[in-house]
Amino acid sequence: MDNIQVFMRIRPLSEDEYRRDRSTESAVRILADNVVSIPSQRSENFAFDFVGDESCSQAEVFESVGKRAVEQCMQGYNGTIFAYGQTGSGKTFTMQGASDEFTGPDDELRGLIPRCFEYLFTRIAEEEARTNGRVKYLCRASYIEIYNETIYDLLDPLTRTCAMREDIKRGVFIDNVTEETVQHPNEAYDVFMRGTTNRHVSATSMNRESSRSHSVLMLVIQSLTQMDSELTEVRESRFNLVDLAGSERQKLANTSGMRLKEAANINKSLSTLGNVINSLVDIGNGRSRHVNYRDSKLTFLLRDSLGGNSVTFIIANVSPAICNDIETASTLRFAQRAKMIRNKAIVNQDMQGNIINSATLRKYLIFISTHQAANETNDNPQIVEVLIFALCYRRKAQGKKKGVE
Ligand SMILES: Nc1ncnc2c1ncn2[C@@H]1O[C@H](COP(=O)(O)OP(=O)(O)OP(=O)(O)O)[C@@H](O)[C@H]1O
Repeated sequence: MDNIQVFMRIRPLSEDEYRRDRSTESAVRILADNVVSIPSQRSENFAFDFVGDESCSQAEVFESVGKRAVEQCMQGYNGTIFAYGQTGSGKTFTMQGASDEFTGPDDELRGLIPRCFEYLFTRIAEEEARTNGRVKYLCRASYIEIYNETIYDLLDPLTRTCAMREDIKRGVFIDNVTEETVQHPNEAYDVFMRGTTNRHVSATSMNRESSRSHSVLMLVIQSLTQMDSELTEVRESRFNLVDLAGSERQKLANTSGMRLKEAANINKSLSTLGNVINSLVDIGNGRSRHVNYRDSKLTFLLRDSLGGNSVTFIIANVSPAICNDIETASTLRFAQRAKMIRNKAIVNQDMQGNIINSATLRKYLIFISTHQAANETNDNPQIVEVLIFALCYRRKAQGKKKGVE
């Protein structure tokens, strides 16, 4: 069980904020050991896993968050990175980069998404070479937006709407969403840029800003390991990169029509996210609570990322301006609570092929009986591997009995 990891990032003061504050003083004080406070607000301190000040580079964020998330996904764990914060706090800058144009790996201002693509495919090439092709990776990408509690497929030029479904094997998934195979960082980046363009086009045609919707780029990373001529071990992880809508409280007063619906839906999904986090924190403290994941599309889709099977990182983006101190304090309170959630990430592993004829299974059975005879404990990593294998075998056999492939 691992806690959700929280990285807090303060962006530089903007010119507009400087004009309003008439000062360069930061509202956020960084104390020792990743602890911060906001002196103009209550005198509480906030502790995070990492704190990046105004000079924190895109490369540093990647090293602390992106690289670790990719490494976990390469091993078969699900991973999620959320960017949370008020409008204009730097979520898109952190996730995507400084501009809509990606100018290649030398672009220092490129964000987590392109850096994760580059690192993922570099690591895949390394692993495939290291294992002489015994391990092969397959990646698929999809990209969606949640706006007004409706899911839009950003890889469909018409940004078709999609429904969410749930089944025992796949968990929660988006039905009929476009998934594209990607084999190179540039292909993945092309998918991302096409989705971003469709997002802007649909936002313009609907007269709204993209900061009013949540976007989720989803990668499915599959590794296929040839165990013997009969058998392949399959690991599959989902990697979600999430840019949330601005978290500031939407003003409902003097708002009507589409804007009222929009504001109410942003409030609803972010407050559901807050409620889910509160319930999970209560559960962690031994209280019994129902977690209302289904109350919004966002929390239902990302159920595994919050208290479930995922290694999750939250990047809490804040402005340093005194005029934004209330919103900054609210972001930090949210992040502090989220940090208390404990997830249970497991390697998503299965077997394909004819397990009965497998030489690996025979080898493992002999291995187990030898070690049992020698009365060895389960601390031996090879025995643990055998037990995982045996579990997959049992699941497969049970599936066959019920007529499920
Ligand atoms: N760390 C940073 N260094 C330099 N500039 C930054 C940084 N973070 C954000 N900015 C700049 O601040 C502005 C707002 O950032 P950004 O668009 O990423 O905010 P956002 O939280 O995604 O807003 P929205 O909710 O509207 O999507 C942009 O001009 C961006 O380039």
